[in-house]
Amino acid sequence: MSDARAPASVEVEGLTFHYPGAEDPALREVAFRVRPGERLGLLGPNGAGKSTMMRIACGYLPVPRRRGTKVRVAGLDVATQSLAVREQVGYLPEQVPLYQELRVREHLEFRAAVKRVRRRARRAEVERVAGLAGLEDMLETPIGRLSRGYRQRVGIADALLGSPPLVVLDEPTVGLDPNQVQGIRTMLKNLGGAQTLIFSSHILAEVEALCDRIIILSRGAVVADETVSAALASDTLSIEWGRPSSGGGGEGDAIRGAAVQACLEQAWSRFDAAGPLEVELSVVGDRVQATVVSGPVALDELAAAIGAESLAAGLPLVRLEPGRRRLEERFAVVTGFREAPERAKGGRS
Ligand SMILES: Nc1ncnc2c1ncn2[C@@H]1O[C@H](COP(=O)(O)OP(=O)(O)OP(=O)(O)O)[C@@H](O)[C@H]1O
Repeated sequence: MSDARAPASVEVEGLTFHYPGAEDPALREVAFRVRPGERLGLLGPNGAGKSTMMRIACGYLPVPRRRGTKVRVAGLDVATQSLAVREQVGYLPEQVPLYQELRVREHLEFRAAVKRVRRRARRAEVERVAGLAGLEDMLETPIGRLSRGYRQRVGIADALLGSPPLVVLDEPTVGLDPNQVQGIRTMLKNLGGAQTLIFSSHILAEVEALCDRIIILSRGAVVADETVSAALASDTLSIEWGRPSSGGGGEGDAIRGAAVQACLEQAWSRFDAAGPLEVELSVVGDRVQATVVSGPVALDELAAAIGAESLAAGLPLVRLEPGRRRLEERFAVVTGFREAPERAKGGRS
């Protein structure tokens, strides 16, 4: 096997998959592409089809023979070249099959042989992946005596053996302690570029920190396919005003809130036919805080207008920034658990 292979692309088109005897398909008309070196996070509620998608892409479940269905890894057709595909892929399945009676080193050396790592390179390669997965001190321990977290690390080390062009990890940080989660995340982040990475996780913060792009599956269908920055892009402004220094500063909350509301209305009226202003407003101690939905208005133009109107009204701005959308919110919206904030009417609170 050659030492450094180029990162793999993945192309999926028109993929519908039924488990034998199942009433509903596990995957419905799934289509997406992964560029070489990209880190893709596969998200979705339980039973959405993530593991099924990974098994098919790795050549461990058959690609249905159907017109319009295409699954390619590194340019290879998974339907007809699944063995060649497996040589391109390091796969951590949901349940890691391990040889209980072998020591970690023996297990990984055996797996390296299966993966056609050259005999003379095997020992060093096993030590390299053991280092990446935090297993250096466990190499002589029998697998049957390992805790769940360490077994998971053996599975991760196995997937990295031979630096495969595509690394596919099904929930890699399940069962790991918080320190190890951190270590594995850093390691995965460093894989990007040289190897293509697809991984699934229910920990959205992990996906946010690690991925270039996300795909969200829901009931077997792709409901979002976007860059992480697009998924997190906000259409709100988060604003905070301090107490005006002039005018005594002794007004009641209602008066200060009304002054801010009037200022925001004034800023909003600069934009023709922009629909009603959507704002959530609250008075917290000395501060008035607001979240304004920009809707059809460009975020920076609205920010400039609010800045100018605040100045004119003598309301001292202490913060004016894009609101932060969390991946949890995006996930809930696209999987149908929450109405899109764009469609939700705001109003004063
Ligand atoms: N071997 C199988 N035989 C029949 N149905 C299966 C099999 N494996 C999975 N399924 C079904 O296929 C659907 C997709 O399952 P899959 O394991 O791919 O989902 P997942 O998104 O990985 O879920 P989770 O987050 O719970 O791991 C589910 O409805 C599941 O019940």
